[in-house]
Amino acid sequence: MTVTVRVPAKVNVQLAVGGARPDGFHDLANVFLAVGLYDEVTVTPSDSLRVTCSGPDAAQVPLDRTNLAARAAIALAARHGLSPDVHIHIAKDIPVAGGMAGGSADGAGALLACDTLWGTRSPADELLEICAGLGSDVPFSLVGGAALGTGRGENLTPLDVGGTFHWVFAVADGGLSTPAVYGEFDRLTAGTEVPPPVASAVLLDALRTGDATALAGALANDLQPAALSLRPSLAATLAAGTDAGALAGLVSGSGPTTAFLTKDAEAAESVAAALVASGTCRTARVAQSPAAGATVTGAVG
Ligand SMILES: C[C@@](CO)(OP(=O)(O)O)[C@H](O)COP(=O)(O)OP(=O)(O)OC[C@H]1O[C@@H](n2ccc(N)nc2=O)[C@H](O)[C@@H]1O
Ligand SMILES: Nc1ncnc2c1ncn2[C@@H]1O[C@H](COP(=O)(O)OP(=O)(O)O)[C@@H](O)[C@H]1O
Repeated sequence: MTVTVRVPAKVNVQLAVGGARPDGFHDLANVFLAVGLYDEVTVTPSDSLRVTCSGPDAAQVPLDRTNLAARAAIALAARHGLSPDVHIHIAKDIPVAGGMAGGSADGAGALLACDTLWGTRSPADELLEICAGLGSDVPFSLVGGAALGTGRGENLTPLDVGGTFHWVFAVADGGLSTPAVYGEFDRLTAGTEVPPPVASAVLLDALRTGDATALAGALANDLQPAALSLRPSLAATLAAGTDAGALAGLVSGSGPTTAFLTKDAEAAESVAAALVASGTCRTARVAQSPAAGATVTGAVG
């Protein structure tokens, strides 16, 4: 049997970051929104655990056991006393190391795909627990939609979204390391009192009512100064997107992808064209939100 799962990317419409915890992580109020850019993870029985990857950024994806998809298969197999021998193929469309949780998507996708392939039928809370062990963003990749992530981002509360939001993602050349961006946040905030992270009521209301203009006014990312400090050229990308008519722009998570909210699909196409023409990004992608979480799209054989 071969099982294919489709998994979305995410944007953080609010990323409130608290001070560093003793374990090195940061407490967050992380408002995740899944967006319609997808990786597809296909699993097939094999005589060993192996990972292959296709797509424009495939060369940047590790194919060894550090790959989050391989780690997901190993974690599920260990819990059920099974062999993790499976061929995992990742058809990668989510920009790599871009702050859009592509690796997390592959981890969640492989977990659901193996659970289906092996007939382990894990309850949702068990899958979420395995996801949290793989990474802070992985539980959200499984559930999709919109959610508030607290703790290090792994404790999820689903959120209502009352409409469709239209985004443009400006993909930068090269990635940014998530630990490096959190480290730069610590450096920039050293000696200051970092307030506890709190979700914005105005932002949650804008999501609930599907009001793009209100959401644009409330977008906030506490990691943005750190990402800009490590990659100053992102300021020009942000300016190009807003000059082109986006309602607002921000760095997506730890970056370096920048996300622009637009009023409708037509505006998204014209902002994307202007961003590419500005020469301030490698490419621009248009996508809508919310998007469904990890979904089995094929099970054959
Ligand atoms: C910043 C965010 C926003 O959603 O994602 P990206 O934009 O990178 O995709 C997340 O917090 C990234 O989550 P994820 O990429 O799963 O991180 P993890 O593997 O759990 O942790 C990687 C490293 O990031 C830092 N980290 C992560 C989460 C957190 N709440 N505090 C942290 O300080 C730690 O240095 C940790 O060692
Ligand atoms: N499926 C994957 N499993 C493990 N690591 C991955 C995977 N895809 C990408 N990576 C690696 O993990 C790092 C973070 O990538 P990614 O998850 O795409 O970005 P981000 O954490 O910024 O959202 C990169 O160094 C990338 O090479």
